[in-house]
Amino acid sequence: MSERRFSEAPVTDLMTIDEFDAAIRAVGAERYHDKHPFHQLLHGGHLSKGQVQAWALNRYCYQSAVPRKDAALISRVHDRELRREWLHRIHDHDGLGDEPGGIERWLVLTDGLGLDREYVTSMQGALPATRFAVEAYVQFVREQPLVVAVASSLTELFAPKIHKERIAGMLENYDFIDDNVMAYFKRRLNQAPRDADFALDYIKRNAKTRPEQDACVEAVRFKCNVLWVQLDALHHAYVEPGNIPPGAFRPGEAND
Ligand SMILES: O=C(O)c1cc(C(=O)O)c2c(n1)C(=O)C(=O)c1cc(C(=O)O)[nH]c1-2
Repeated sequence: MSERRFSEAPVTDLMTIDEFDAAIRAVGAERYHDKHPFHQLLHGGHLSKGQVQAWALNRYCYQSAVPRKDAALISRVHDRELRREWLHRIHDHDGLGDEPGGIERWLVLTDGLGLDREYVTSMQGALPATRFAVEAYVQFVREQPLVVAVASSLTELFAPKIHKERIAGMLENYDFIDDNVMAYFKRRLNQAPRDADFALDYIKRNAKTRPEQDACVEAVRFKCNVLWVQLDALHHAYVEPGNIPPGAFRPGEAND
């Protein structure tokens, strides 16, 4: 009789809540974008102002896609309580009443870096890979089962650590960065944990089969890839080998 190996265990075995939690966190430990060399350069003060500008204007594409993906998610939800809970994510980014919101705070950051707002919001100078990556995230949330779509936001579990590193590192290392331009990240320090805790609790309650649990873990991997590939593209264009695609932002030149 052949011995059965662990890898052949039936995939229908449900993970315990603790195992499921650990599997999600293991993805971050392995591949969250805090490990990307571009972030180490950014936070360590090793980039020129032009390279930081390139990062900020590309990252604007992500900022502007996030409320669209949250709206896509809400459009699929039949549960009123979940819609109510998810809605504040859109307000966090787009603002509500007197609260200007995260996208406005991002534009304060790009203003502080000396970038023209119209140029930033036009996204014309963004790298093609950035545009493809952020749209892949919106599409993923539109198409995947709801619990898997919720799981894809869970990279936010790992975000406060990188935000703290970024605030401290950029304030210390760049004379063109001050508290005012870092306001976006300071605000996220409270917002991200609340959102991530809610989403984690939701998937624990709603991923009821092993394939659903596995798909949730895979969604966090997918999302790490969405984040990672944006930094790969920045590194390739603006650090090494410095291959800036046609039409993309060129530091130091008039870019409109
Ligand atoms: O600076 C970062 O490293 C970082 C990462 C992430 C993330 O992990 O997706 C988000 C943010 N920031 C962020 O500011 C943000 O608003 C946000 C929303 C989401 C999401 O998936 O809904 N991720 C992130």
